[in-house]
Amino acid sequence: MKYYAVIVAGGSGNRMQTETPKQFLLLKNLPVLMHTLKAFAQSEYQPLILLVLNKNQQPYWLRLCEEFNFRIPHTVIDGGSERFQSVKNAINHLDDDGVVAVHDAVRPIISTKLIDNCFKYALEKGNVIAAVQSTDSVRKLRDDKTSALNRNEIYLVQTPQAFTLDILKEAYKQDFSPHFTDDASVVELAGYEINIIEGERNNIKITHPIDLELAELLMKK
Ligand SMILES: Nc1ccn([C@@H]2O[C@H](COP(=O)(O)OP(=O)(O)OP(=O)(O)O)[C@@H](O)[C@H]2O)c(=O)n1
Ligand SMILES: C[C@](O)(CO)[C@H](O)COP(=O)(O)O
Repeated sequence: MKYYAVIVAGGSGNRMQTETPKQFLLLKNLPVLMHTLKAFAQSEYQPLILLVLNKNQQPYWLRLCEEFNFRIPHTVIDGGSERFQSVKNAINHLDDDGVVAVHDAVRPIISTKLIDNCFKYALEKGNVIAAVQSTDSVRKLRDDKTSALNRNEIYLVQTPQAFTLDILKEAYKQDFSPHFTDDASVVELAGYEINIIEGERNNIKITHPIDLELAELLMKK
């Protein structure tokens, strides 16, 4: 069986408001993206790594790899205008067989154990995503009115999201919809029920400036 990791780093990080895109910012003296790639390189499934990067950021990434003597093998794929298009560009490079884990580059505190569990379950069940239950109370806003939701029914979705390649490639043949916020939403619309495994509370997505500070605290070394 072939295993792949698609690390999506093709975004521009508008909410982070930094001049340097967030995937390249330093976290414990190493660019965020390098932490993420290191975690996948340590997986017992030894996935081939595809790194999706905006074309105009690729020369900068190459310079960073030299500067940090970063030698983990990976193939760089051009990013798209939406995350959907970035993932699609990557899986277009892959055959129909194998298992692929898609992961946000900006979730660098991912454990190798969670990565391995995602590969294992996706091989067994066809798909799996990491998610954690909400610990806060949850309300929904509609037509200016709020109402409480049952938080035991609410999961906060993370990555990795892993799929057998036949399923993911079939799902990504659909036209883009703004409702596609992750890979699971694409696969679900293609008619598949999505499986969840317990994610990790440390597996935060660096989205706003505070998240980088939190990540510094959460990183063990
Ligand atoms: N066209 C895009 C947009 C996003 N991503 C990636 O998808 C992940 C999650 O996206 P998000 O946190 O929204 O990143 P940005 O789009 O960069 O951030 P923002 O929405 O604040 O601009 C990130 O690793 C990001 O690089 C991508 O590969 N291609
Ligand atoms: C894929 C994701 O990280 C799962 O929580 C999330 O949906 C990405 O959303 P973003 O708006 O692209 O950050």
